[in-house]
Amino acid sequence: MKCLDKGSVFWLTGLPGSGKTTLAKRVAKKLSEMGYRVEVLDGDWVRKTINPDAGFTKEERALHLKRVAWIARLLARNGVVVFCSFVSPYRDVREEVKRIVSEEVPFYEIYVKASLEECIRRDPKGLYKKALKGEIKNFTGVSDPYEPPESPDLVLDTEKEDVEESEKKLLNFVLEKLG
Ligand SMILES: Nc1ncnc2c1ncn2[C@@H]1O[C@H](COP(=O)(O)OS(=O)(=O)O)[C@@H](OP(=O)(O)O)[C@H]1O
Ligand SMILES: Nc1ncnc2c1ncn2[C@@H]1O[C@H](COP(=O)(O)OP(=O)(O)O)[C@@H](O)[C@H]1O
Repeated sequence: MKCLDKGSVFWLTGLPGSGKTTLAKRVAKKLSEMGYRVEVLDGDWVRKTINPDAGFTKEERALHLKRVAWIARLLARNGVVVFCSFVSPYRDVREEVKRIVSEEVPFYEIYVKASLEECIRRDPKGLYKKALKGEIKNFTGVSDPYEPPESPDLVLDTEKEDVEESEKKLLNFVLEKLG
């Protein structure tokens, strides 16, 4: 087991279906096999467990993500490498999240990039289909905004790269930052 004095927070943002969960989980598994202590905080899981009261208005997303930021900060200050995979569509909310985390531990913003057309084509949970029929309100990309990062620490272009390439890029970035 590699005991880091301090971990870091790797925050993955992108449209639903862009590849956040897939990449966070695959890289977390690799790091765990290498002996690091790792946690993945993922939108679906946090909304089922810690924040079952969270909705999808801007205010509800902001509160949900700020709680996640505090959890990630506490884990990372105890040596855990933390992956946060959340749509996190608003720039100012991501800034707030970064402010909370980076007061104590390193924070990296990772843009998991894929066009809306590609995400609709993938539609891994069938939610775009419902949103396009008007069955889900405030759905990011369809009836709610997504504000892409202006200066992310890393971009993973999952439309151009296959899963293995994006995974390798993310793993290399994380290992470099962990030193
Ligand atoms: N209205 C609406 N908008 C966006 N996403 C929606 C919505 N309703 C349900 N879902 C599903 O919930 C996942 C997003 O949760 P997050 O906690 O990541 O969202 S946020 O960061 O608070 O914006 C997201 O999961 P991912 O596909 O993993 O991104 C969606 O599948
Ligand atoms: N380079 C890539 N990186 C990650 N996922 C990819 C990539 N190319 C295609 N995909 C596919 O896109 C989908 C992404 O789904 P998911 O990880 O649940 O996205 P999100 O968590 O952002 O909603 C998966 O079916 C995955 O196989």
